[in-house]
Amino acid sequence: MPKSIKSLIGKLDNVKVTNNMDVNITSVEYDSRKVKNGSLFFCVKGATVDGHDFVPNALANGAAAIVAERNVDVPDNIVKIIVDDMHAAMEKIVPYFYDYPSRKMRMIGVTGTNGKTTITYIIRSILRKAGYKTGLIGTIKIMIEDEVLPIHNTTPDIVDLQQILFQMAQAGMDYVVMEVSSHALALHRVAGCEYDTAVFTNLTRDHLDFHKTFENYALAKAKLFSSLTAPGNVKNNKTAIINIDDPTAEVMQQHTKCPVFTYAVKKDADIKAENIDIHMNGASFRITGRLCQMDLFLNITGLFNVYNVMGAVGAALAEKIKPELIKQALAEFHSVPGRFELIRAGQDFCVIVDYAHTPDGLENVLNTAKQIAKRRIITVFGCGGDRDRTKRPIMGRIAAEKSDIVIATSDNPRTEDPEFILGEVEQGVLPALHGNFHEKITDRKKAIYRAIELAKKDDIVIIAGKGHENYQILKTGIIHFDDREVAVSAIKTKLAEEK
Ligand SMILES: CC(=O)N[C@H]1[C@@H](OP(=O)(O)OP(=O)(O)OC[C@H]2O[C@@H](n3ccc(=O)[nH]c3=O)[C@H](O)[C@@H]2O)O[C@H](CO)[C@@H](O)[C@@H]1O[C@H](C)C(=O)N[C@@H](C)C(=O)N[C@H](CCC(=O)O)C(=O)O
Ligand SMILES: Nc1ncnc2c1ncn2[C@@H]1O[C@H](COP(=O)(O)OP(=O)(O)OP(=O)(O)O)[C@@H](O)[C@H]1O
Ligand SMILES: N[C@H](CCC[C@H](N)C(=O)O)C(=O)O
Ligand SMILES: [Mg+2]
Repeated sequence: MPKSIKSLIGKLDNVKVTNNMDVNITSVEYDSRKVKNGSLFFCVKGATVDGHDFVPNALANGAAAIVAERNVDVPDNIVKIIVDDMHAAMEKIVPYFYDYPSRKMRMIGVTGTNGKTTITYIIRSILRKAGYKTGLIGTIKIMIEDEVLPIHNTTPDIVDLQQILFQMAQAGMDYVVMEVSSHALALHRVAGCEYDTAVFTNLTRDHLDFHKTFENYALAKAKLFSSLTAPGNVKNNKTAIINIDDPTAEVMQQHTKCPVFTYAVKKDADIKAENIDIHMNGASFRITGRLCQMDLFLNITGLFNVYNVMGAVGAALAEKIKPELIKQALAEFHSVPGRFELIRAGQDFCVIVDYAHTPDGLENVLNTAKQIAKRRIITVFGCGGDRDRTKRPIMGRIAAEKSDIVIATSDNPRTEDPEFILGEVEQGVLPALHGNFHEKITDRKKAIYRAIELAKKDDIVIIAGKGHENYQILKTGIIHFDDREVAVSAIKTKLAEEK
């Protein structure tokens, strides 16, 4: 994979090169801390700092070439490339440096506010059932078949992404299934990544701190669909899988120039769910429509998971997987960590840890709880700091309207004051309580203990917001925190006290 600097420069238009000599580039980096001898360093202007300020660090670490948008000081033995647009330059250089790995594997991208992680896990299990070697990239982790690698963002930055795709191609993956976040689409992280099949789940309120308007948020998501047929693509037979029950589906369809498989519950669609039965331990439904007819039995529950399964079935059918295999894989699929995960520690009430961190996610999970509840619903939840503030009172209202007992607590406060976040959450909770019981407990561990203490036989305790996360991000640093562990110890404490 090492490349001559001349070949990399050859990919760029309108560049000014200083110290134009022949050097071999052994890695491309956007973070000066990762630069090694022979690296090319891209100076990226970030939201917090400006990469141009880290040129001395990059040089000290052995950078052989610097790509910058403005003049920076470098010694005579270092190649300096000045470009107009850093993102455009990275888009040209990085995939080329890694030999365009996305062209060597079938690529499935999943986007939307909620359901991405779940759908990617389901698609992975179907592809593996069909005998394909599969890589996965998303919120929880990266997997190369069964090998697990850590992940920092849901969708990695362009350099990290191309590097991991290269690794996956080297390891002989037939498929990569990955979550494509709106941040990634807006920040050009998936540039140079050619998808074969793209799935749209839904679009609801989130990330308005970053995108500012819902329209911008939708247009960021739509980039995945326009990218399917973008100039310069080399693959054929693209398919878009679109949930047309979602009001923003139209925007995705307008940006799609390849064949579309639609899915829906409320409308006629290419994949339509009928006879839906939701119960505590799973769900069943019938798929009808022009693509296939089949009865499905799932070990995951909730109407939202019926949608997720349809999205995954759509992708699998686009990839020509036989319906019989899809059905078998779904019957064997059990759960995604931290997504409606049942916590069992010998108690006679139900405890569910779920990653609902958006109004729509919380509403869906609480609606599902309502459908399966025998008695009361006790909800523990909070909202993250340094993230979209507009969702806080809305989630508060939803929790209050759909629960018998609400305990508002902290999620990941990050740099914000937890009391301030809770104040914004409570603006939604208080007017919607209608006499229901409510407490505000800032310490998440105490809040979970309190919910478990209050639970009686056949109640459902929903602990929402952090799902699989095993940390809590506080102003003072990151601490180990796992809702599932805390729930188990709270249940054990309660059972011991009752003896
Ligand atoms: C808003 C956002 O996405 N920010 C991302 C962005 O950070 P930034 O703009 O603040 O970068 P910065 O710290 O200013 O640094 C600018 C440049 O200087 C470089 N630098 C910095 C320090 C140094 O010593 N040397 C150096 O070279 C950095 O590597 C970078 O290239 O670039 C960083 C490097 O790629 C990302 O890690 C960071 O993600 C942060 C951590 C983040 O929290 N992002 C979230 C909002 C996010 O992306 N979420 C989405 C989706 C979630 C969802 O779907 O719900 C995701 O895909 O995860
Ligand atoms: N199709 C769906 N529609 C609405 N809510 C959903 C759907 N699927 C899952 N959820 C809810 O959203 C939560 C997150 O699900 P999942 O992790 O699959 O979504 P995601 O899109 O990957 O989220 P993130 O943006 O954090 O990566 C779940 O725990 C559940 O509460
Ligand atoms: N991908 C989401 C995760 C939110 C998880 C929640 N626990 C929080 O910290 O807000 C985000 O970055 O907004
Ligand atoms: Mg995810």
